[in-house]
Amino acid sequence: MLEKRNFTMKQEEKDPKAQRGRKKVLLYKPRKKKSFEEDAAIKYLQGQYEKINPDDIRTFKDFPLSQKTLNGLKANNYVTPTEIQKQAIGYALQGKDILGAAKTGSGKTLAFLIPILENLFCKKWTRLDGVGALVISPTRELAYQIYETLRKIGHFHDFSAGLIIGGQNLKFERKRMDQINILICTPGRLLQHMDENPLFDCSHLQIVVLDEADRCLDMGFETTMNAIIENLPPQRQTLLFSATQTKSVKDLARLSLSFPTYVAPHEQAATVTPEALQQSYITCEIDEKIGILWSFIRNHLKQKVLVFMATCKQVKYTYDLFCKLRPGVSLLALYGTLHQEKREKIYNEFCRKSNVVLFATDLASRGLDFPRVNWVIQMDCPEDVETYIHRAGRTARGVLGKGEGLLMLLPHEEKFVESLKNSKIPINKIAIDPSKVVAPQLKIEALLSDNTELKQTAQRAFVCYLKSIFLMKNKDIFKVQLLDTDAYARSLGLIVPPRIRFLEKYHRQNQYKIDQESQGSNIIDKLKARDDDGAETDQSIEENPEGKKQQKKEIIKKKALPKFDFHNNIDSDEDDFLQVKTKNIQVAEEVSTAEETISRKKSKPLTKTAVAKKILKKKLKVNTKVTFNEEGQIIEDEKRNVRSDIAKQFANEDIGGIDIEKAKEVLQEEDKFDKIRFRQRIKAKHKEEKRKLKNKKKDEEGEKDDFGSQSESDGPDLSWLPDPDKIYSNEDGNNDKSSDAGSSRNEDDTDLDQGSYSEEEKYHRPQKRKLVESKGIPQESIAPRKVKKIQDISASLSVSEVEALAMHLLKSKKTL
Ligand SMILES: Nc1ncnc2c1ncn2[C@@H]1O[C@H](COP(=O)(O)OP(=O)(O)OP(=O)(O)O)[C@@H](O)[C@H]1O
Repeated sequence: MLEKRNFTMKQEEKDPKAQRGRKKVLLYKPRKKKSFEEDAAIKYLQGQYEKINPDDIRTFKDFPLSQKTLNGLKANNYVTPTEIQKQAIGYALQGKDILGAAKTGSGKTLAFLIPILENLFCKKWTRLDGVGALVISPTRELAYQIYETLRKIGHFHDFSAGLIIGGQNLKFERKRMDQINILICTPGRLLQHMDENPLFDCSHLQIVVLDEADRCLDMGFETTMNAIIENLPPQRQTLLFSATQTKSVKDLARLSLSFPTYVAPHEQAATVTPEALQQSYITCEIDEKIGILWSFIRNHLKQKVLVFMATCKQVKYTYDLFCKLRPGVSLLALYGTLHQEKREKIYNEFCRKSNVVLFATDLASRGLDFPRVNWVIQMDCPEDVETYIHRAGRTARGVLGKGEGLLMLLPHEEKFVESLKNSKIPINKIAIDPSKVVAPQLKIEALLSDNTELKQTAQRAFVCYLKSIFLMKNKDIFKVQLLDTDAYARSLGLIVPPRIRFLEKYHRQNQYKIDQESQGSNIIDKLKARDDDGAETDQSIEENPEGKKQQKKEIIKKKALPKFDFHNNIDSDEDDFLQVKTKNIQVAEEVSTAEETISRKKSKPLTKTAVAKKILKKKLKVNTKVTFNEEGQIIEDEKRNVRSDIAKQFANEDIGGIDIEKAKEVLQEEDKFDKIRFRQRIKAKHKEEKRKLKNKKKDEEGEKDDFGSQSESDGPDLSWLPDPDKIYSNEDGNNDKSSDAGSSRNEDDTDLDQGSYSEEEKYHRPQKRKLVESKGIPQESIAPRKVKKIQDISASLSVSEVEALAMHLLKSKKTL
């Protein structure tokens, strides 16, 4: 028996507390002998499977389910099964392959999770048995949601479950792979484990489920799914579920389903969408969309709104822009290029909040069970009816769910409504009161002019949207040539519409094709004409060119798309976009192959000889590196200048090939010079270091001395000069005594005054004394007054005057 903790594998990874509290688990645990009662119960349940009649089922208890499953259902308030659950669970318990189709929000998740638990329970599955069930979901969010539901209803079982999705810790998953019984995964990550993880073994797999099966099996996942299916054991039960189920024989053959039972409780229903879902659409011009969305949000501040857009870049831009415009409600954005952790956070936040707007791509269109969504807005026409159903189905979910859907269409996209109505989708046209639409156009433009990043996001959104339309399969509805690109760009706040390179390329390629076709038909006509009437041929060819030219022009007119006014040039990142519109890859491929042919035919093949000839012509020295300084002058690379005679001689010799022996000799010779150069450099370096150290020491001392001495630093330092008073007094012998007296008096003054000196001055004085003392004049002989005098003189003199004075004083000192 396995521990329950295995169900929380993913949570433990994030929760350190849970990790600390982990018990030591034995690598090998002998399989517990099941009690006799359990065996009997299993036998009884299995005996009841054949008797299941969906019409007799009122509650889950009416199904022959294990007590553990019933407890799990009860704990989560699941009492009455929904239609799809009533019909599918019985067949699944009987071990049949199932094709399950039911409306969005009708409870398909439980319809496959309950049979998984029962299947493994009846087979007494343990951790040692490895992977017993596999659930594949097209998106990480959906896989996460299924995993959470499994944790809830499987709480009383002893199986281990694992969530294997991209963007998670691969190492963590890898180590535990052999301990998982029920695996919930996305196709890419599953295949990665199949390919790379030796611990992954699904040879005992009992049951495989494809949720959103039509999406899993469509072109986007084709190769991955084919590889996965190849790795699965042929003896297994397969369950496919979706609101828009695939009936394609090709798809079913790929999965090698054995006589699948088609379970579609709503097939006869009047509508394919939930009854509680009110659906309407509006038509508007492309440049009105932003204003309408803004006004809608401003008018529904107390509601939970989900807005779908065609591309990640549009979602990102609208989110960034609206956040800056502050509508007065929480805004969130969910799209594929976000980091996984952020995606999970946003998903949980949208589930939790009640007044919030989420902008999302089709990533959120399938399977996600956001509670209590009031409105689903489809800002761009969905790719097909299926996408519409899934998007709209994010509201009005469950037994009591209610909600509204609004679809925004461009006038030429209105045809799409016909397809909706033909598919039993009740949708009504409504009109928007223009007086209630307030487009914050000026604000948007102002924001963009201020914010380059936002402007770039807008440019990307613009290009990505056009590309999405261009790549759409249904050309009756999606017509890029009918879009007013200038107006659209303006509505996004872009005064100058960005350049749309892919369309330009497409036009060029179209033009080329037309040229080629007309040229080809010209030659054929000529040949035919020549065959038909020998002599007359020449005449007809001469007459024909005008007609042919005319014909060619007409073809071009017919096929060429209207030209756009493109000014700006931006590179777009379309990866995310291509992921969404997987069905259209073919179109893109066609374009690229045609482009390749053009470029291939236009450019001559460039051989190595041709390149060499070009270089010779230009007299370029190959494999040389030239370094320039800031003024553009060449910096000589010393290393490249050879010094030895032998090397110079070697460089001048023009022999083909390399003389290894000689090269060796040259290198050895050059090596001597290199060593000398190296030694010199090291010496210079040491010298420089010493100099720096000296300067530093000086600076430090200077710093100490100069502390706070403003006047000192301004004027020249004359402290080394002898005391002028003393010299003058020496000159004037009469003053000797008074000077002494004065000095003693001043000394007293100094002592007295010291108390009134500022801290800086106090600091400064010893330096003066020291410096003067160093010139052989006793410090006591200098009165502060004199110091001041010296300072005053020094401050008022220029450098040359100071020099002159110094010379004079020195001379006079010498004469003394
Ligand atoms: N028997 C039930 N009783 C009450 N609520 C249920 C029952 N079964 C499912 N639900 C609830 O209905 C909601 C929708 O269920 P679920 O997500 O399984 O629908 P779905 O058919 O898979 O939808 P989608 O087609 O969008 O994937 C969930 O909130 C779920 O908890």
